[in-house]
Amino acid sequence: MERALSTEEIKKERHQENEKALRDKLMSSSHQSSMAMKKVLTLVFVREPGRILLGMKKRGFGQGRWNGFGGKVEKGESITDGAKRELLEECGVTAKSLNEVGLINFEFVGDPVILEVHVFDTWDYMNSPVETEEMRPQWYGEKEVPFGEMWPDDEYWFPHMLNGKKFEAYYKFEGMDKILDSWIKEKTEQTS
Ligand SMILES: Nc1ncnc2c1[nH]c(=O)n2[C@H]1C[C@H](O)[C@@H](COP(=O)(O)OP(=O)(O)OP(=O)(O)O)O1
Repeated sequence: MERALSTEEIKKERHQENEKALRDKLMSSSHQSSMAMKKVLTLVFVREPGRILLGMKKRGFGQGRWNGFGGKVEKGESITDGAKRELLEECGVTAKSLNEVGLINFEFVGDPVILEVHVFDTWDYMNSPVETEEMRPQWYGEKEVPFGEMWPDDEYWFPHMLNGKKFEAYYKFEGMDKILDSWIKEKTEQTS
């Protein structure tokens, strides 16, 4: 008979899955590196007064971490259209409008490709969030954001976003958990 996994074993499995996803990403991005040194991605947060929608990533890059909704921008697609598409695909929500919140560049040791992540929020949306094969959505109070189960950079730039301040930031990672270098600067404009 199969034995239930302990919390430690589940964490270890998730860590191994994440390391594998990173290895796959490094392999595929270095393959493309002669053509493009930047990969453009989106990240969208649905907001309501006092709370924010996060999604538990169920597979692939960032598996086992709470995050916003987003992914790669496709060829011929604008960044905002890509952001709206990923939000709809990953949790069934349609953003009527998006606010630009931040721009983050991520570098990973051993990978020549920089991930350029465009961060948005929306207060103006249709449909209730639903679970999909990629994400399990859940509302969190702005003071209960689970930073211990998120990308380690999030705790540094979330406060800017939650306070309605635009920002630009840079994080250099070794593996999935260690930040070697970083900077963040707030821009003067408000997000909405
Ligand atoms: N460090 C960090 N903090 C916060 N958010 C992120 C990171 N690194 C990241 O990549 N992200 C965000 C940016 C994107 O929203 C996702 C990653 O997108 P990904 O799942 O690789 O893209 P998809 O196009 O959905 O992938 P597939 O569906 O093709 O597997 O995480």
